[in-house]
Amino acid sequence: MKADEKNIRPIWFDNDSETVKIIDQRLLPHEFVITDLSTADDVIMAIKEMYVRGAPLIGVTGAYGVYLAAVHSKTEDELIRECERLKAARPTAVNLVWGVDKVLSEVLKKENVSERIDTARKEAAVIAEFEAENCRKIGEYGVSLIEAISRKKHGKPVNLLTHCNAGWLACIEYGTATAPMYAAYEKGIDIHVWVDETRPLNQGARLTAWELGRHGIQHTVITDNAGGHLMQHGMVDMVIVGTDRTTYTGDVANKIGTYLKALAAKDNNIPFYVALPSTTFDWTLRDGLAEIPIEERDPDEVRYIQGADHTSPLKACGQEISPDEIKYVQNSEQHTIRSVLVPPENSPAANYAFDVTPARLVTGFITERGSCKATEEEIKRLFPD
Ligand SMILES: CSC[C@@H](O)[C@@H](O)C(=O)COP(=O)(O)O
Repeated sequence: MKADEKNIRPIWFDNDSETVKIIDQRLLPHEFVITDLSTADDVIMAIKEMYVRGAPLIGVTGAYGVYLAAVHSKTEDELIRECERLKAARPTAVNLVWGVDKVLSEVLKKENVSERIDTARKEAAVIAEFEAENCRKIGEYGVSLIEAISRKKHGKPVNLLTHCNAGWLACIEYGTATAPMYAAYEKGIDIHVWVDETRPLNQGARLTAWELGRHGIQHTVITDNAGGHLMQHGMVDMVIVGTDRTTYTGDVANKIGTYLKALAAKDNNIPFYVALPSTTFDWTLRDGLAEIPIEERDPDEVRYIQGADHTSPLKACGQEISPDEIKYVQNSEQHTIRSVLVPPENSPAANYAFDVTPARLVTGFITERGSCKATEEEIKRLFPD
């Protein structure tokens, strides 16, 4: 998708340097930095530390991790061990296991090392294209739902609400939850998106707002707790979120706080849709609450909050600034990304990264094969294979 007027993806293979390149999402929207991944360890670190994040992108990054592991492994056993480490980098998004296993199974069909390396690189690229195409189709199917609301509202703006970032940064192109939004925008449908900030790492405020803004889509960042109020006052027409793992019975694990949005949507009769590619279904799990592993991350992500500081260090240290100077500093590109502590120094914090929304709260799924209800029968009707 377009960033800085160029078409760019969150991950790609660079033929000249023979490295995998990624956008470092930890620094967005304030800094746009591209980083190289040269080893499987780099990939594991980038996934754990969330340079890259979002279920489909984690899957593609893991797939490129197999390529890098194939380049550096001396034996087949070592390659398989590296793949196990890749799969364990983050626990909730099922796409990671899917991407790594898919590439590894193709690689192991080849005998010689250079064929294995070639196969791994090509397969990772195939998965990237597959996910991009999945998201394009999700947009095509999802836009009809937005169009129907727009017709009912006689062309008045359709107010959508989304949580976290399920945009192209989390996928390869288009995004999952955002794909119908981009498609609606292309069709000239008047939309406005409420963007949950999504504490603790603010993927909504930092990433979704950046994506939508660059595309020219009207949006407003809101606190995570605002959605219920907006729904009670008729200010939300539809909720669309992504997912990290969905059971074949329709239970959805997504960014922490998604469940509360689904409850509020149910109470206010607002359609709550989950957009996902088939690679995010876990065909082995029946009961999402009991069986989906929920990642617990470093409590410091809750205790500290990160942002751009537009005051120079000297000015931050208490020097007087004239109003003219403040304007100058804020308009300039100069800033420092800082983390600041929010709670008392000694207060413990807990950081559950995902929650499970039971199928009964989900109005429907938007997939690359069309939309369906969140039931086992309907899911299997769309995906008999
Ligand atoms: C299309 S991405 C769907 C999900 O991966 C997304 O909503 C999400 O929860 C991402 O969580 P993150 O912790 O940023 O990886």
